[in-house]
Amino acid sequence: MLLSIEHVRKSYPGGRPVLNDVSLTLEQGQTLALTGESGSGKSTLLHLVAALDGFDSGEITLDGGPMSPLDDAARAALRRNTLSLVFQQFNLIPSLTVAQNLSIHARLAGRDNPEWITHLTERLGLIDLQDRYPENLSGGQQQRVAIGRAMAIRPRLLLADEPTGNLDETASAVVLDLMLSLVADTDAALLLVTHSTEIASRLDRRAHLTGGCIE
Ligand SMILES: Nc1ncnc2c1ncn2[C@@H]1O[C@H](COP(=O)(O)OP(=O)(O)OP(=O)(O)O)[C@@H](O)[C@H]1O
Repeated sequence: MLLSIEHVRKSYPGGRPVLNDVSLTLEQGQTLALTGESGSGKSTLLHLVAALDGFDSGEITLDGGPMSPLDDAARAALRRNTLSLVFQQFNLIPSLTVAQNLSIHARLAGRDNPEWITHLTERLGLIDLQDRYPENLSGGQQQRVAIGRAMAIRPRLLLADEPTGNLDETASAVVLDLMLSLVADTDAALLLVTHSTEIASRLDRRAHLTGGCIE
């Protein structure tokens, strides 16, 4: 089991719990779509799995290790080595070229692998765009760079929060196809937040968040 979420409860200061009692598991190589109404806590859950925020009770176990005892340094190490994130906003660094954006996280993590980066650049159709800056790319092209940056460390788990939310139908289809094929090729697991039942139907499994629990 790659990821195990057990009875997790999460509230923000001064508020009622957003997540009441969430349990979910994900195997290596599996893809899972997380759906739910706006405000149901999908992004919150993704942030917890990414070790970007703490939870009130329960446990999240990633790659055999429970998260709750981890300090900030150990959480940062998880994000460098084990998991990657793709967001609706592409979050590229404007002052870096496509090639530099693609390799920056892997380089900072000491996991730079030039052959793999070259392969990703080809697979994502970015060869002719390598020297461009993000402002000169379409949304779909920017998201392809963001996927490359996320996959550059060869994560065991890819977390994606509405990755096609800012794209038109054609660009969405390209981005989803690329993400699914790269995840399959590397035997990574994918946890993807989406409002789209069509996108959700393309993944191995679906989980629906409602009332702070998985239905
Ligand atoms: N940092 C925060 N502090 C306080 N409340 C927050 C914070 N982040 C989210 N919330 C609240 O938690 C609830 C769940 O938010 P979350 O963003 O996880 O939902 P979501 O299902 O991803 O929504 P959407 O589909 O609209 O993106 C909302 O009521 C939101 O206002």
